[in-house]
Amino acid sequence: MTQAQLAQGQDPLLAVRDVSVVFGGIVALNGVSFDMHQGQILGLIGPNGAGKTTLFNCLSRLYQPSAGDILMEGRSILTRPPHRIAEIGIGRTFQNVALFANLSVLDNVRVGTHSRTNSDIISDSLKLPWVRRGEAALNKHVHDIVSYLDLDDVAHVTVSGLPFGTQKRVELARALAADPKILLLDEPAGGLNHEEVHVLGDLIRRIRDERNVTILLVEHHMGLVMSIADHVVALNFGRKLAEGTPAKVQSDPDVIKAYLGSKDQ
Ligand SMILES: Nc1ncnc2c1ncn2[C@@H]1O[C@H](COP(=O)(O)OP(=O)(O)OP(=O)(O)O)[C@@H](O)[C@H]1O
Repeated sequence: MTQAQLAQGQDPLLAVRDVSVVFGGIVALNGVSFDMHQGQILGLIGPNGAGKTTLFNCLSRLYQPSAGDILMEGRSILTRPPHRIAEIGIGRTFQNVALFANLSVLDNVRVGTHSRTNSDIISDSLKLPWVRRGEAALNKHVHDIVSYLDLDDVAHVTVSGLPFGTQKRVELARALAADPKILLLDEPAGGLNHEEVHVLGDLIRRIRDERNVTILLVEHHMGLVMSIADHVVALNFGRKLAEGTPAKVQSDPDVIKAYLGSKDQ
């Protein structure tokens, strides 16, 4: 039995409760609920305009739901600003890569550790001993993450000079540097070739298994979702259409109908 299956009987790590989002007259999300359990890889799918990005933006606190709640370990995250979700263990990557293009790989990953540091400007500038010890530990942590994602060879290279696939790995490294409990991945396979998607799938699974990170994956690449997710939530027109194992969702008549009626397939 997998860790995710064992966690099913426990309280959810993240609970989405009746979340609705209305933009002007458009109902982008309509009463969506689901649970994410510790150790799960949850795939969030749906045709264009289904509401995936809107939900992702609610989870990362860029959007405020019009109704409903999102609970992390039983506590609402809706009062927390986006720049403070890393502190409660929520990390994210961006669809189009949002790195500091002129900084090196190491420095970009170091930025990700920001929520782990507890030094302030005064102690930083005085270089107090505990800050120095903290810095050394932090540097080791950054180097460990860079190695974990196989980025040693490019550690000192400026990010703007790297291929897109490598930049996406740097973004993953930066998100992991904050030691998230949950990692939100926004179309990680976008722009990658077949081989890169395969490698990415293995990497996501390793991150879950070896680093104990629960993963939410918003993704159009059905092959990737169906091969690595243990739970899939399908949206259409802002509503939850189906949820369950990949096999169950893939064979759900409503899901098949929604995709046949869209341009995604
Ligand atoms: N900022 C916004 N203002 C107005 N309407 C929006 C906004 N963001 C999304 N919508 C609308 O909300 C609905 C859901 O969009 P959303 O982008 O969440 O879907 P999606 O499933 O991510 O689609 P895609 O796969 O094409 O990215 C759509 O009708 C979209 O036009």
